[in-house]
Amino acid sequence: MRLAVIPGDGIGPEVITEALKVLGEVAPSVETTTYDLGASRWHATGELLPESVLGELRQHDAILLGAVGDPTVPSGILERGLLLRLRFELDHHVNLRPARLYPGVRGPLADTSAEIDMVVVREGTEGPYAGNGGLLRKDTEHEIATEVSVNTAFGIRRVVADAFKRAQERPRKHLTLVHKTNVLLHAGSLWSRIVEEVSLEHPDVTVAYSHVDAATIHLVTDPARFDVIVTDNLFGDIITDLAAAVTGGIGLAASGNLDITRRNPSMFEPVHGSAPDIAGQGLADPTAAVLSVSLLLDHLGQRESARRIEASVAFDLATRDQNNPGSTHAIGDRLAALVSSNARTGS
Ligand SMILES: NC(=O)C1=CN([C@@H]2O[C@H](COP(=O)(O)OP(=O)(O)OC[C@H]3O[C@@H](n4cnc5c(N)ncnc54)[C@H](O)[C@@H]3O)[C@@H](O)[C@H]2O)C=CC1
Ligand SMILES: CC(C)CC(=O)C(=O)O
Ligand SMILES: [Mg+2]
Repeated sequence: MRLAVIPGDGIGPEVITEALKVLGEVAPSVETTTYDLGASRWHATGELLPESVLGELRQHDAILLGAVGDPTVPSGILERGLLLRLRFELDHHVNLRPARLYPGVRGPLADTSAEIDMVVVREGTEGPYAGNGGLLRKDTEHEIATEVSVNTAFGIRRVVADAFKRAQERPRKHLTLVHKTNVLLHAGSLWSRIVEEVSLEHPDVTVAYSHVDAATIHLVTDPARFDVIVTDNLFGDIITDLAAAVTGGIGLAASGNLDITRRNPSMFEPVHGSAPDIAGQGLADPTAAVLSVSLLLDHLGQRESARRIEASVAFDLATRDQNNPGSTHAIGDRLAALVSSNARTGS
């Protein structure tokens, strides 16, 4: 396996070090190439994602990314010029974000018995993130800013089809479209019509609809109702931070940016950002990065290794001191040891 690694900024390199430690236990022969992209490169050279680097990234089986974003770089430069550019250039149309409350994890909700286990399929290349907009009458009192949400039938259909396939394979076979069809009439109509069309190919998947504002209520009051959620790029970004919060915190939430056609390498990363508020202090939980490695292995067909990592995380979460889970390194060491002993016992 040829893996490109982009540690990135802030806590990115900290959590990626631990994730690679764990990966080394299940795939010792993996060939990794580290790419120095992010704030320091931008400061030193002005480069965000040179074409030559993009070309090299394309030659890999997958990419593992920490996070990008730094307070010393104007907001959006790294996020758009590096992270979103990678997702767009590599056609990462399915942004897969599972959210599961693992046994033993103390979430913030009063009902601790709720079984929360959902997968958010967020569209990854369109919506309001497409970069379609601008400023008119700049620096006047009548300045206008637009950020036009782009929703193509092709783009929606491929993520909706993927979401239905995932729902079909899950025990509950339930899919919820999250949107704002009562206000965003054009995009909402297209999303609804495509969900209806694709649902005809999956008669055993039950379909629900939730406006995004109501979905935020239900994610807190009754998250167990969700199985597979399909939604656009912006709504998916927001509700997956919330889904992470109700399942034990952003430090546990993994994601995959998938090109399901497999023409380009998919990219795996924690849901969280570079967390400058805790960077350099050993406070970041690397579990999200480790679970992202599990998603990566699963995507590449190495299901047994993926399962072994997830089982080790589940064990660690069930047995760790919830008030003091340990430093970034300590959690990484524990997970690596668990994965290694699971390898020996075959469990
Ligand atoms: N995929 C990416 O590269 C992303 C990049 N960003 C960028 O990251 C920077 C910081 O963004 P924020 O909005 O603060 O979001 P953030 O996700 O970095 O942090 C939000 C909160 O969660 C905490 N947190 C994050 N990861 C954690 C972990 N592993 N363990 C424990 N606590 C953790 C942080 O300390 C902070 O209080 C910005 O530049 C933003 O644009 C934000 C989200 C995703
Ligand atoms: C910088 C953002 C586009 C990244 C983000 O918040 C996310 O993908 O969750
Ligand atoms: Mg986000």
